[in-house]
Amino acid sequence: MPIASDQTFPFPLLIGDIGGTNARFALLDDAKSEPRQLPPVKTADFETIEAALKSILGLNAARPRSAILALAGPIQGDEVPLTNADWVIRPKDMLASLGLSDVLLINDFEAQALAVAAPADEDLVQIGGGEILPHSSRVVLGPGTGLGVAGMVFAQGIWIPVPGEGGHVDIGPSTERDFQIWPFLEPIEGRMAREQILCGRGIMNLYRAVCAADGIDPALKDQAEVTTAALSGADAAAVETLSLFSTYLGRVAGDMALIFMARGGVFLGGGITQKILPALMKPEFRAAFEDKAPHSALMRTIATFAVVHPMAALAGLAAFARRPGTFGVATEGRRWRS
Ligand SMILES: Nc1ncnc2c1ncn2[C@@H]1O[C@H](COP(=O)(O)OP(=O)(O)OP(=O)(O)O)[C@@H](O)[C@H]1O
Repeated sequence: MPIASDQTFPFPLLIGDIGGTNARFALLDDAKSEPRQLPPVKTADFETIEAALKSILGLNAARPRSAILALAGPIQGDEVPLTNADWVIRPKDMLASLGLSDVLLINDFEAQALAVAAPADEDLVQIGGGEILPHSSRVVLGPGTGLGVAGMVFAQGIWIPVPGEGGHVDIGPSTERDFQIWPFLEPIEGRMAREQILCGRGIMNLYRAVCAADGIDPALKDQAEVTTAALSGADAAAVETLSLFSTYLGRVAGDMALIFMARGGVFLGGGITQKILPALMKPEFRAAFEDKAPHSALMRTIATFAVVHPMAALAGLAAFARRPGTFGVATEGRRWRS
C-alpha cells in the first residue's frame, strides 16, 4: 500500500495548520531550510482557504508547488468541511486555483503527533513526575476550539501517527461534586462528550454549571474572562471551574495513556494549555492522571508535558515534509495530484 513516506513532495512546499479559530501557514523552500512563517489568519475573516492564501502569499513570495495541510476534522472525500469553522477545503480547487501539483490533507492532531516524535527540551514543560521511555507510544491531546486527540506509535523503525475523534468520546461524573454539577452541563444530542467541557466553549459550559449548582448568577462572559479570573483568584466559581477543568483533562489524559500504553509520554497541546499552564502545574491535573486503580503505579511512571512551542503542528508538518520516510503517514484518499 502506498504511504506518504514512499514519496517526497515538491518544494517550495506550503504547510498549514487550520483550526476552528486560527489558521497558520509557513513556506519551506527546500528540505534543509527553516520554515518561513506567513501571517496568521482567522478562519472567520475569509470565505475560503483560497482567498486567505491568496491574501497572505502575496505577489513576491515563492509560489508553493505542493501543500501539506492539517485540518480540525475527519478527512473524507473531495470536499472536507472543518468541524468548528465555515471553510470547506476542496483540494481539487486548490490544485487549480493556486497552481499546486500535490496536496496532502491530514488531521490537525496528527500534525501535533508528528511534532512530539522528537520534541526539543525547550518546547516542553513537564507536569509532575515520570520519564519518557524512548520508542514507546505517545499521546497528544489539546483543548482549543475543540478537543484534539491523537496517538503516536513507534513500529518497525518509524513513527506512525494515529488520528481520531477522541474529543467526542463520552465523559461521566466520578466524585460527589461531579454529580452535583453534571445535571447542569449542556449535553450534545443528549450525551456528555469530552468536548462539551474540555475546550474553549466547554470552559463556559462548566463555569455556568458550577454557578447553577451553587445557585449563583454567572457574572463572567467568556472563557478568557473565566481563566483570567481563575488564575488571579478573583472569582471563586472561576477558580473551581479551572480546578475541575484540570481534573477532567487529567482524567482524559490518563484514559488516553491507558489506551495507548503511552510510556513515551502524554503531551498537551492546543491553544488553551499554554494559557492555563499555572493551573495545570497545580496538583489536580496530575493527581487525576495518576488516579487509575489498579494501574496508579504504572501511571506514576508516565510523564506528562505541556507543549509550549507556539506553532507545534507546523513544526510537526515541517519535520514530516523534510523526511517523510521516517514517518508512516497514510495518504490513501487524502492526497490529490494534478
Ligand atoms: N485566555 C483564554 N482562556 C481560555 N480560553 C481561551 C483563552 N483565549 C482563547 N481561548 C479559547 O481558545 C480557543 C482557541 O484555541 P486555539 O488557539 O487552539 O484555536 P484553534 O487552533 O483554532 O483550535 P482547534 O485546533 O481546537 O480548532 C477558542 O475557543 C478561544 O475562545
